[in-house]
Amino acid sequence: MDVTPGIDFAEFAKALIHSRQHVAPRRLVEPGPSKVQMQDILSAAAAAPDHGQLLPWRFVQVPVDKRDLLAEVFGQALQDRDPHATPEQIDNARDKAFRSPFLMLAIARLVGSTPQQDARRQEAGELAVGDAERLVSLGCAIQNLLLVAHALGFGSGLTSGQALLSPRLRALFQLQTFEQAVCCINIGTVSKAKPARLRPNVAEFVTSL
Ligand SMILES: Cc1cc2nc3c(=O)[nH]c(=O)nc-3n(C[C@H](O)[C@H](O)[C@H](O)COP(=O)(O)O)c2cc1C
Repeated sequence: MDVTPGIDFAEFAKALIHSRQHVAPRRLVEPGPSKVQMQDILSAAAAAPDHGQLLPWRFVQVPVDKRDLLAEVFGQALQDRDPHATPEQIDNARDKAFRSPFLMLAIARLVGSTPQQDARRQEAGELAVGDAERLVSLGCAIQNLLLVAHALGFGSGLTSGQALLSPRLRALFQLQTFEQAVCCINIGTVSKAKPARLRPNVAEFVTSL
């Protein structure tokens, strides 16, 4: 790694990581990142750990002029799940497609493996990069994006929900059999900041053998 004199990387990294927080998409407003900034943000995903360099994920941007397609899927998916959904609930579901200046879907490219199958393939000498590893790689790619967006002064939020499982959404994004829509990534200018979340203590998630 190049180390630039005069920059304390550890302090910078800690400040960046600990100050990022989820921002609800309704609080993400214009301006969103410029094309150049967006390129910086997206490039960060490529720096994610990727065992075997399989690129087990991809992202599909939903530009503003295509949001109505996503809104239609969100609204229809709700009605599929709940035929009694009220017009207000349907409007609310549709509205989620329009909430942040930049929106894209994160898609994991999985193999449909269980830990047992991964173990068998590893025993057989195959490179077994199972679904757990693939999802970790996607998570790292997403976090990289979020941190660069944050460093550029933007807020971000991840959103999921049952609509991501809908066949309608799968069709819109042309998901292949072993692809899974994991979450939407929303980026924009923060209209209203919120207090920092209490983070867990290290002792809550680290033990020792
Ligand atoms: C895969 C994924 C999906 C998420 N989906 C939602 C969501 O649908 N709605 C929501 O409010 N937050 C969602 N979040 C954001 C979390 O709620 C948020 O990260 C958590 O509250 C911790 O806050 P922080 O990111 O500020 O640390 C999601 C996070 C992840 C990792």
